[in-house]
Amino acid sequence: MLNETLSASMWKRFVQEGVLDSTRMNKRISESWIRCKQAVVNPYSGTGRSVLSGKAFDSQKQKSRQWLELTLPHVRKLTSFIEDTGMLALLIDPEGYVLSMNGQSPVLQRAREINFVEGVRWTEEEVGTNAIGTALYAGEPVMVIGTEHYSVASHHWSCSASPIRDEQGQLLGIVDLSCPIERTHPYMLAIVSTLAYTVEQEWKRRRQQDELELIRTAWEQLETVFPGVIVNERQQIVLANKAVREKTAPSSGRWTYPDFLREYGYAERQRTPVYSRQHGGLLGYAIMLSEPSRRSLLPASFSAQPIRFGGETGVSSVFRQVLQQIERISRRSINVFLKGESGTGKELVARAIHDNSPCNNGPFIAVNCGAIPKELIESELFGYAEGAFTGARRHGYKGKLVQANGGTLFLDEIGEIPPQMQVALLRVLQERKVTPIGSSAEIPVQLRIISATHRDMSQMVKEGTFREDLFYRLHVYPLSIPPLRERKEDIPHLVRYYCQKNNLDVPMFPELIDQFMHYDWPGNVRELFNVLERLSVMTEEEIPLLLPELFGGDFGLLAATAATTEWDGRSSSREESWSYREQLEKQSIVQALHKTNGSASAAAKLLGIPRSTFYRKLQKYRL
Ligand SMILES: Nc1ncnc2c1ncn2[C@@H]1O[C@H](COP(=O)(O)OP(=O)(O)OP(=O)(O)O)[C@@H](O)[C@H]1O
Repeated sequence: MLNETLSASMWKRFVQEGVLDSTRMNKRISESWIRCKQAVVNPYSGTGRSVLSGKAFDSQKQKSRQWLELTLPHVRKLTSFIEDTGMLALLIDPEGYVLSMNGQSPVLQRAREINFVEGVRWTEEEVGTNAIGTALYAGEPVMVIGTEHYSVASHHWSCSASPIRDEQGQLLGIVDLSCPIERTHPYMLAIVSTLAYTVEQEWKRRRQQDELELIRTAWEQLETVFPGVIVNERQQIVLANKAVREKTAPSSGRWTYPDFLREYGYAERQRTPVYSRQHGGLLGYAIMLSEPSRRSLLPASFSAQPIRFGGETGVSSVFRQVLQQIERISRRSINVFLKGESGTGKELVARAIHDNSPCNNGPFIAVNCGAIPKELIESELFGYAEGAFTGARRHGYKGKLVQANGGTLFLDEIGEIPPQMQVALLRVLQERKVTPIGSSAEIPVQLRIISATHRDMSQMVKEGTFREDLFYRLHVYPLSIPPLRERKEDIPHLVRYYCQKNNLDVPMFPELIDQFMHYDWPGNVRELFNVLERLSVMTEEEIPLLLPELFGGDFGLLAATAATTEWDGRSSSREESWSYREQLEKQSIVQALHKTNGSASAAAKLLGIPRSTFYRKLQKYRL
């Protein structure tokens, strides 16, 4: 928080002269001011303009009924705190409408003076930078004090707001505490964040309970001789009965009901709504289906048009199931999350999803997040404008997100993305717009993101090293690629494929084949191909002698861990205290050093700055 006089003079300079000293400001606030200026919000006004009342307000409230019911009791628990501290507690929907406002009359009266009332729309576009609108935009908790507000109407107020999300990361609404500036409370932000977290946990619990109740109740209504499914109120299939399961391939993700009907050719025969005995709300439906036509039961991947797969498909049923899923996923523009050990072919699968999708004319861009120094990931993904920082390329750089526009972006080793980048990526997924570094232009993008990892992401989410909301956005359709040891029947096919493709002459004799089939292949297909390469340069006499060396030992381990190379492990925790521009400068220096194999004078030359300046900067950034 800046001292108030300083912040007021910065506001004046920005509003009157357009000059912004963003290094001394919270990044969220300075970014919001720029947005407000671009959207021509009036800084000298900022009182509420759009207010819903009567029926319009009731129907707006109705849309948020479920989470309001859950949240209001928690707000009520804050009553004595609100009264003691002179605060207002507000709940706001995802469109920015204030649905509920609680507090004591004198404070409510002061709020009325700026038309801050129930029913008002309190977004950045309407009233300029403010905790509610800015939290809505940024998707994270925000505190705005006094003259950090963009418009004068709120200069005598302080507010803190936090988003509340459902289990899939979708925004349910915002909770906010606001007060006249002299009542600013040090824990305002912590209180709204905790309240949001509590509601999110309860929301999740409630959903799980509802789903259990739905299954229990609907199950009794499904006639087992007929095919039937249980569908929740979000149109997802929660359970299918035996008659359906026998005829459909298992899917690791959840089908939406319309997609399922299309895929297997079932038709709806009868639907019964299921209501909760606990709270009376609609839980979902028990649906009886008519038998599908014979043709539509053929697994899609083995129909007349085989799917395009740029490798060897083999014969195992586990990999055939992967191919079937690729076929299905390809047609829908959803984000896919690939899980699988190193070397199992995740990139090949990502490519196949792209090649079979309607956007296969668009680009396929692959990025290995684990192989890029952490300092460079941002510019690599988001790109930068011309002259964004020292050493920036002449005409700027089009980041991978924009390069992949109209196609697919494959983010391998997604677990390696540093926390600030996780926030930035989440924003791209939410808003489908990319803002290159040093630019204020937002580039709209339309792309499918396929991410992959061999790490346990659920564990990373639990430990807090990977954002849960981002995880759910990426994890729309999880697809597991089996390790080679679980599909050994594919080994002879992979061997033939690789030797033919690369014209290798590997003498195959019984002991060798036996070894191939009994070995565990920790490095999977990559290790298999490496072994074939080594075999191809050995003579028939050498092979039996060198067998123990070929399998296992360092070789397998190396193959299994080949993916990650980190140039500089000293990524700094001081980063937080540097300005944005400084961080960019540091990135370009690291990049130049990387390119010149650590030679400082060559790197200085590359950046076009004197060596002495370069050394100063090295010291400054402790490189
Ligand atoms: N079914 C297959 N047919 C042909 N080649 C394959 C197949 N599966 C994997 N490969 C080959 O094995 C090697 C490793 O595959 P890929 O790079 O896709 O694995 P990965 O799972 O992405 O590994 P990592 O996690 O280490 O990046 C590549 O050379 C790839 O072409």
